[in-house]
Amino acid sequence: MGFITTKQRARDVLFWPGMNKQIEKMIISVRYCTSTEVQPSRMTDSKNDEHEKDNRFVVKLKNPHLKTMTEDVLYHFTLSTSTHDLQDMFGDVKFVCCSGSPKRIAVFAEYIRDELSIKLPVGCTLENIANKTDRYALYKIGPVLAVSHGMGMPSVSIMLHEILKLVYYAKCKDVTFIRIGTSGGIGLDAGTVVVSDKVVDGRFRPVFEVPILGKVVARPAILHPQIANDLLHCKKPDDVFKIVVGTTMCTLDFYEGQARVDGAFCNYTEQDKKEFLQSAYAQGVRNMEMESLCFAATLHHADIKCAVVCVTLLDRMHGDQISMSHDEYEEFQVRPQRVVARFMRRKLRLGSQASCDE
Ligand SMILES: O=P(O)(O)O[C@H]1O[C@H](CO)[C@@H](O)[C@H]1O
Ligand SMILES: O=c1cc[nH]c(=O)[nH]1
Repeated sequence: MGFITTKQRARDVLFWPGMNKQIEKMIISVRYCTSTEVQPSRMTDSKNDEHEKDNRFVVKLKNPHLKTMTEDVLYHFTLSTSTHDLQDMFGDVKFVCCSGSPKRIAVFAEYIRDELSIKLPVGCTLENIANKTDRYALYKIGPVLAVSHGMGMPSVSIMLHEILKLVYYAKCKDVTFIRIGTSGGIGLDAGTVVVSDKVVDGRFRPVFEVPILGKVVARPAILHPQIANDLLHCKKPDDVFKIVVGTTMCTLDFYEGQARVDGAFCNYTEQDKKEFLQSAYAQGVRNMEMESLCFAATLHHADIKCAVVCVTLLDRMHGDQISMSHDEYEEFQVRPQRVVARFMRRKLRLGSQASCDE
């Protein structure tokens, strides 16, 4: 199986000058935050081991303490560096695909197994590697790790800390993380797939703020523009759904945080809500969900490429309640999975190289 070629890698690297402009913009917005970030130079272990020197694309983590630990328990996945050979188990991982629900990620794992033509030994089924805990579900399907992250940023943050350590201990190279989610659309038909070009918080700021040692640390939330672009080009003429690019607003809550009037509390009017959604639309926001900001900021901080692809379950311009049929919901939630499957097939050079053939 051919993975990403040196040529492609070079293209990715060449893309980074474009990325720098975005970082410049980010610095401008971050300047207005009263936060401080731990300086990477203080946190980076100066004594990179041989392995890291030789491998530019290997996952590196900015935590010198990890190298002093005799054992690291990935508690929420019931994995440990002393009881599992993580490099042997996960060393070939190229994509980490994440969704909120353990059930949806199980469906995705089965789907990807078929899409990538991964053969399991006769009589074997895909197993949830984290089945000793009910916190998250984790599947490995060839070069793809499929993991659930629960709802909200605290939950996705814990998953990312542990899965980042997993890919680090496994010495994975050139890994891409993709969140495949559901969302509320703004000015889009329900069932539209939104590829995020930018993620912002509920105040339109592209930063993830996290209190550390009593101080607010602001991490810029940056997605990889080339991956977003590649995903967008995984559209097929016979798709019954649209794929659009847009800004994703990531909120702390599903109800008031997303300007719904149907929560347990609401002290604003339908008109206030409408004006907020219209202002969001005018600023390029096309959907709302609850994990992308932490996802983009954490992975950018880890120097790992990432993307966010979500289907919209409703158009928030027309209401708050999600009342589609179960069948429609099932069909909608596989749409971003299909787009991501095409993207991965393309990157893995399966099927036609020139297109996103399914
Ligand atoms: O569909 P997933 O990926 O679970 O995510 C979305 O759905 C949940 C709300 O219903 C939030 O977590 C939101 O981000
Ligand atoms: O409206 C919605 C739908 C799904 N997920 C969200 O966060 N919001």
